[in-house]
Amino acid sequence: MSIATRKAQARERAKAIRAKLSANPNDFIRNWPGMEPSAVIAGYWPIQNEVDVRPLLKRLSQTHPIVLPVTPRDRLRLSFRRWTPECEMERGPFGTRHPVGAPSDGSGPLLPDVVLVPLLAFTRDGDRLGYGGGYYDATLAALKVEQPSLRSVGIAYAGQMVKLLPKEKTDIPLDYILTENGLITTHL
Ligand SMILES: Nc1nc2c(c(=O)[nH]1)N(C=O)[C@@H](CNc1ccc(C(=O)N[C@@H](CCC(=O)O)C(=O)O)cc1)CN2
Ligand SMILES: Nc1ncnc2c1ncn2[C@@H]1O[C@H](COP(=O)(O)OP(=O)(O)OP(=O)(O)O)[C@@H](O)[C@H]1O
Repeated sequence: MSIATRKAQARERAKAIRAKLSANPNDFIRNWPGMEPSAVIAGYWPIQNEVDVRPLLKRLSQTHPIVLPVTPRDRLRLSFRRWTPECEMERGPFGTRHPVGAPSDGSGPLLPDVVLVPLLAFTRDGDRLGYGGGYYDATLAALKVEQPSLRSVGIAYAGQMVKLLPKEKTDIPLDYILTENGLITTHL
């Protein structure tokens, strides 16, 4: 069976599992590792049954600049726009939403130091299954070149962990997974 078919099957399984999970948003805030205040943090705006990170983003916005991804229609690399809790949002592709406004704050492109990554399933080693667009793999690969200190933090319910995922050469493993039960450091 091809890797694409195996990923597609794993996606259907993972969607059915995730649809039954829930947690208290405060548990994600409690388990957040803490980052230097100068770190620009890229969040995401939840769709479908993804963990609702909006309470965490609101809290992090008190100490960090927050950006959210804008999904392009013609390439794989996400761009980012500044977000604040008062921000006006507009619709993008695939049911996504992003802040209204220019892609930068006027002082050059706002590149994240920390990227919160939505996912369908993850492994203890940081392997990740997403919706299959390839957006986060392409974006993390490009960002790691420009920001060698880049950290990626998958956001998931603990119940989204699986033993093994189909893996391709372009898949970029996550550095951390934040769940309602704690923080997983994948290289430990
Ligand atoms: N909240 C959130 N934002 C995100 C992502 C994400 O996974 N979650 N992305 C991660 O890459 C990027 C957007 N890419 C996406 C690609 C596919 C689907 C999606 O829902 N696919 C459906 C089919 C929907 C359709 O065809 O219209 C599916 O697979 O069920 C969503 C986002 C950037 N922003
Ligand atoms: N850096 C890249 N450059 C070009 N193609 C890529 C890159 N990364 C991934 N792809 C391709 O994109 C397709 C989808 O990748 P994959 O199945 O890993 O998506 P995903 O991680 O589930 O999706 P997403 O990141 O959008 O949530 C694959 O065919 C993969 O080969």
